[in-house]
Amino acid sequence: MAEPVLSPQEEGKRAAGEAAAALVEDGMRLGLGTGSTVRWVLEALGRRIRDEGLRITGIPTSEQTAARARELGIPLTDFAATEALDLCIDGADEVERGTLRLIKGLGGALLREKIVAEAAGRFVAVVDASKIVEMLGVKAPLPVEVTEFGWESTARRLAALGGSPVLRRRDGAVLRTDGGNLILDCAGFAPIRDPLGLQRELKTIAGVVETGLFLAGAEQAIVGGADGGVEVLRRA
Ligand SMILES: O=C(CO)[C@H](O)[C@H](O)COP(=O)(O)O
Repeated sequence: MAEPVLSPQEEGKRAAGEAAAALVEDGMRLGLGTGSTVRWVLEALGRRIRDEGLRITGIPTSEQTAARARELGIPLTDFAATEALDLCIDGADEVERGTLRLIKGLGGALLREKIVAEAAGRFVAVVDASKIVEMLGVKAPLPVEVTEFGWESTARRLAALGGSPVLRRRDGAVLRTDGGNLILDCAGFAPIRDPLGLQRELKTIAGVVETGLFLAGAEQAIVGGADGGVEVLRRA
């Protein structure tokens, strides 16, 4: 059967995802990110397990990723059985050129993604070229995961800081994360000139569980182009 024709953006996601999957070595314990770019990573890992006998285990960052990994025969583990991860591969909504700091969470998995990223020795971001920015916040709103209890009060506090929070919905219903929390998308912080300061300030709000600012930055970002080529950006 003929391969489906991919849009230029999807071609970039495919290229980035497959290049990242090629970095994976036998025996690795992986953090498995979430999103449409990571789907290509999972497909490629599934193929390598089937065709090469690659032996890996992964901790998924969402129920969605866990389900797809199971379908593809990727063995899963958890933090009860695994202390540290060798490599985390995840997508991003923005990658700041130079620092490789990220905004993540438009897929709704930011809390689990951050826990998994922190447990990994290395973090590789997989993105198409549209995700590269000169300063965080210019394209994507900043997702902030908040507790359901008192979310309106938390939203007021975020608004007072200039965040313009909007409660995330999907198909008309309020979106709930895998952890049962809500997400407030805050476009008003853009451009984020002092991400460390903003992160510190946001984390002092009791109802804020986590933010989509990933300030440790990726070790490398694999950027897929519409022509199927990849560029690898490294932290300056
Ligand atoms: O942070 C995420 C999920 O919470 C995703 O990694 C991010 O939204 C990128 O997704 P995609 O590859 O579909 O553009």
